[in-house]
Amino acid sequence: MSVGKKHARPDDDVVPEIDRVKKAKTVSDPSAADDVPVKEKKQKKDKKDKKEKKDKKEKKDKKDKKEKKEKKRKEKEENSAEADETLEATDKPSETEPVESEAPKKEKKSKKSKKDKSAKAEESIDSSAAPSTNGKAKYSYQQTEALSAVPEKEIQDFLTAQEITVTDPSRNMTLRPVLKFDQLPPSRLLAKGPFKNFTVPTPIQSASWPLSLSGRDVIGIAETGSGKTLAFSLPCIEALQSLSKPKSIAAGPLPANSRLNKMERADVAQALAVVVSPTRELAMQTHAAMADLAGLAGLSAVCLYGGASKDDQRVLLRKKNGADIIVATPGRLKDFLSDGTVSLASARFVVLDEADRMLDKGFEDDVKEILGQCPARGERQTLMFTATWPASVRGLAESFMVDPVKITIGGKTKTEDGEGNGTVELQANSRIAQRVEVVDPRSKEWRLLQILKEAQQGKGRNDRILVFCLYKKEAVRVESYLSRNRISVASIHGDLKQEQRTRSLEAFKAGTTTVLVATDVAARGLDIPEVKLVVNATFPLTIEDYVHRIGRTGRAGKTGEAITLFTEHDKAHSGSLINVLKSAGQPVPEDLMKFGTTVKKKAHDTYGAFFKDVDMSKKGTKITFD
Ligand SMILES: Nc1ncnc2c1ncn2[C@@H]1O[C@H](COP(=O)(O)OP(=O)(O)OP(=O)(O)O)[C@@H](O)[C@H]1O
Repeated sequence: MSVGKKHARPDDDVVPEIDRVKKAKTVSDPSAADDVPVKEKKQKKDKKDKKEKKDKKEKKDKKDKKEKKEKKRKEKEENSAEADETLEATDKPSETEPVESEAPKKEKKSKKSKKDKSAKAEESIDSSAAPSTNGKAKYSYQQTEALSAVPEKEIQDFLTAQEITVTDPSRNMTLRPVLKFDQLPPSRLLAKGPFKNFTVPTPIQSASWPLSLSGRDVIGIAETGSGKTLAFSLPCIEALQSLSKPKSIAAGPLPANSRLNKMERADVAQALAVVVSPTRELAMQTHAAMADLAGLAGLSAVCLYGGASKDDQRVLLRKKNGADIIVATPGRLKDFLSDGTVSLASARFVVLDEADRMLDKGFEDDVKEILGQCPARGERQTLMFTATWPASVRGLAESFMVDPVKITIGGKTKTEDGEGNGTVELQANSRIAQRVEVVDPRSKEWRLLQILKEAQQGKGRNDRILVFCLYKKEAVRVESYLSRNRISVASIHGDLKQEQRTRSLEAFKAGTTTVLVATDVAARGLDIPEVKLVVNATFPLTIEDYVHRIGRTGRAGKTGEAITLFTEHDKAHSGSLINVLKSAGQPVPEDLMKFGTTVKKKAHDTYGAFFKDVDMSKKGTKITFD
């Protein structure tokens, strides 16, 4: 059939040729009118033909419409992928709409399949001899009816107001953020645990939970003090609940340097999840948070960190209920891996907390080694969370993950990584009032003392203040200077024994010491309630450390204050500091501008150098935190 012919008869291509001839005769041959019965027959036939034609035409129109719609959708998808897929206001409706209409159906389906599943589960209790740890955890995230019922506009307004950007290389853009805890699938963790003390999820929790609970690898970048610990703890424990523990803790071949004998080999601790933290104190804090949650699910968590007895930690690892979750600093974890005390061969859930620090030069090799002992990246779920995400670690991070979804809270995406990719601006918590004082290096300590005395006057006399130094020796000197000047002070740095570090931190938390002098061991992650002021006595080595240091105040929606003593020795950081001040809407002192606005190049051995000029046109943005 020629194309022309096909076009000439769009709606009757299945009508037999003979009927068409007859039909033509009826219309054009009046002599046929006296043949009544034939005429009636013919009329009937014509009517039928007409109806058939009409139906076919309708069918065809419908088909064309559908094809057109599909084509449009595909084009849109391609365009939005090119424009760095985000959940920003511009092209969100079409991305979230399908979920809105499909979710209730899915939920119904899941209710039905739940019935089937529970029957199957009973059957399979015995067959669990082959533990499900052989594969990834089983994920069952289904958008709830409550979340599906939220009007699309409300979702869009939320994403815009909270400045949530989701970049998904696999273009699976259909998961709505959860605006309330009860919009998550029911879980015994949510009913109890820390969640009952909170009104709503924080933005990073809202946006990341649907994805992490679905089993996706996630990179979460959100300001300091914004609830990232629970953002990764909840999906971790939910995932582990879907795994059955390895029955016998059978050891594989022991490493060559293992000091364990055959008897002890049966005691190898097989973790199902591992969280790696850069400092001992942060590991302890994260462990405390996770252990609470894990307990609700009947799971156990053990903390491994240096400076404490290995034997004591071994005892904990070998307790009857084992170590489902290990929260650890890299050094001690490596020790236990190499002597065969711990195995990560069953770890299906891996978290790098303070991920940029973990992938930084100091820890990069340790992390590679640790991840190398976990199942391959396709066989585990990997999450990375941080408040700062320098370009120098991004490539390395993604090499440990599978199509990670990147969720950024605040800080609009910019193109500046040299390859035209949207990258995230470094952003300080916008609720912290930042002040920079340019001072003579010789008068720094005196100025510090003045600041502390002023801050601890009257009503503020019991306010907690954290003072950061760069070097351990400097911290010792500053502590003793402040102590001589009758300031209630303790310190935390690497030259102290672990018990002393713990004692200082506890005293500061309890308020028995109101000033804590610290090196950068306290810069990341520590969640100390009511730190009113952070003072940088000496500028840190990197601008990221600055953001983390000042982030010890202004946590969980509170406000805070940070004062930085800046000297000519720190001038290499002036440009990046000005950037951070500007983007948080903070004042930039003239004295600081004098040191220049150029941002120093940062380089990574493998991924090269990154360079950027100060953007003085930037305005600060505020993120809401309920
Ligand atoms: N949904 C919530 N609502 C209110 N507070 C919350 C919520 N989730 C967590 N928090 C509290 O917020 C505080 C900061 O949380 P967390 O320590 O996890 O912050 P973070 O984002 O990891 O900070 P950092 O970047 O400094 O490591 C904690 O005290 C935590 O209990």
